[in-house]
Amino acid sequence: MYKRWKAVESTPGLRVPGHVLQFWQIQCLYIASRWSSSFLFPAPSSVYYIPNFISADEEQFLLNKVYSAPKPKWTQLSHRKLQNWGGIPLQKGMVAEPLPTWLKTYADKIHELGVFEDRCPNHVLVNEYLAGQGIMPHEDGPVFYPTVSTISLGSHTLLDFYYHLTNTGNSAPSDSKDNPSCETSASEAVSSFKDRHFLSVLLEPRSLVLVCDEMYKVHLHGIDERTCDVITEKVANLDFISAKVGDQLERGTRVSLTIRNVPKVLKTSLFFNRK
Ligand SMILES: O=C(O)CCC(=O)C(=O)O
Ligand SMILES: [Fe+2]
Repeated sequence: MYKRWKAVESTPGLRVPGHVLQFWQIQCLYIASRWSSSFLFPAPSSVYYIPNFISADEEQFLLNKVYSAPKPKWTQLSHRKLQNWGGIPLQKGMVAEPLPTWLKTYADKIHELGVFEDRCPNHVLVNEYLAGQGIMPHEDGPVFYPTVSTISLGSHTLLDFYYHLTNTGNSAPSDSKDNPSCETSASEAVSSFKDRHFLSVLLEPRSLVLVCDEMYKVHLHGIDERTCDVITEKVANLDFISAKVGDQLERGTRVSLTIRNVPKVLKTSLFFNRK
């Protein structure tokens, strides 16, 4: 623990002691009181990782639900496919639809952790990644409340964090308002993401990861298009996973449930049509 603390502490711009401490705290709390109210914790400021947040039976149940959704529910992108539940989040807001019970149950469980404060998660994005697929570095942006919670199903992945071009070193964080589309700009792509990758979190199947506050607002995150992940010292949750530095983990098909809150909820179109 101490060695890793020192190793990551030297990374510029990162409040690492806090991160390591939070990983440690969450693990202790998790073991001590999985679902009791004492599991609530105040204003988190970075990343929390909770292994085995759901059981293997729950994982299979959720996978069955995802794959029994009607075909039109899927949107096929070039490097992954996805389902939107709860509405389509847009810059101007979201016309909210109720979450189905199988997702609402988990949105409520995450809400109980206290990370969304008084808000209820009202949107779930389901992503399916085949081995070798990923999502390029991006920020989720101001459409969402700045906490993202993700349950991983079926396979592990490595979630990678990158500095923006403007906050390599200790400079001020970049402003997501300048980049409302949340896509990385052309100039960012020119600078190697490899150079700006500062941290990864191994997301094991059945785990929950919470990306909060600064880690949400200041940095980019993404999943590399790889079929095999190598565990390195940059993996911040090494102390809480079964893999160790040097291990090579073959990816399988991973389904992620990204559970968020869209603060701006629009009145339904029915309402607008009323004279
Ligand atoms: O699949 C994941 O874990 C990450 C997905 C993600 O970053 C997103 O949909 O914005
Ligand atoms: Fe994202």
